[in-house]
Amino acid sequence: MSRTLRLGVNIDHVATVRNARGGTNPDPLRAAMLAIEAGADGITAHLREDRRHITDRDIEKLMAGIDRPLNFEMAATDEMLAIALRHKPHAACLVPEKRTEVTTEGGLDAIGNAGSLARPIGELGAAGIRVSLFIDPEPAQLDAAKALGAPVVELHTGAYCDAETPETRAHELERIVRAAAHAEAIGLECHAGHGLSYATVGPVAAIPTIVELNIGHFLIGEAIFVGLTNAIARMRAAMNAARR
Ligand SMILES: CC(=O)[C@@H](O)[C@H](O)COP(=O)(O)O
Ligand SMILES: NCC(=O)COP(=O)(O)O
Repeated sequence: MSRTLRLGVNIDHVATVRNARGGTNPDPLRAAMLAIEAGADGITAHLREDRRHITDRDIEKLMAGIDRPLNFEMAATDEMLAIALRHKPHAACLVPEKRTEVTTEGGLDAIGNAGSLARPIGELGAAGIRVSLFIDPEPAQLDAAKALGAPVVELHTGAYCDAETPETRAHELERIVRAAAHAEAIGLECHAGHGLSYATVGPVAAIPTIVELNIGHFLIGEAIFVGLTNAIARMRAAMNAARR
């Protein structure tokens, strides 16, 4: 059965530009409000441990200033857990973090880290926060997420988006298709994201059991040329066309 497909706009890289000079411009909250006006169903922000883009103050402002769900991306650390429990965003997506990576390189290892993930998943869920695990499209990782009690998974689409040959891209897409079917079979809500662009969004948006895409870096880059409203409208149209 095909379901409505939500668009979460990730505004991390508005903060990247702001932080290049310090100060307050451009303001991620303003971008989030504009994104909502342009049709975003929610806002995603990743408070990295090193605060390279989004800051604690950004999260406070987003919590107070937007009237759509905030998807708070966080490492499963005690510090981030305390911040999430203080703000109680609609959703928290647990992601792996490496201090030296340029962006999130792979999914969370829900199998290998089951011991350390159980407590944050339990405490976030008990606080009424919808927990998702950002994982590679591997059935065994989905099974581990389910066993840990996470209601949602977000499939890492980076390998699909970065594929250098049509064959590799087709293979990576097939992994996502299979993982999304597996999520449905075991009762997990399925999201996807990372690196999606106009060129890559269609086949992922067409997967009927995926209900949310989180897209940031490409949209913020595209906004330089056409404005955020136009960039989001075109992404929405591409998603809708693929879903029909
Ligand atoms: C978890 C994920 O894929 C992204 O949402 C994340 O925000 C990437 O981190 P950067 O935004 O720092 O590239
Ligand atoms: N979780 C993925 C996300 O929020 C956006 O990733 P990207 O589009 O900035 O690569």
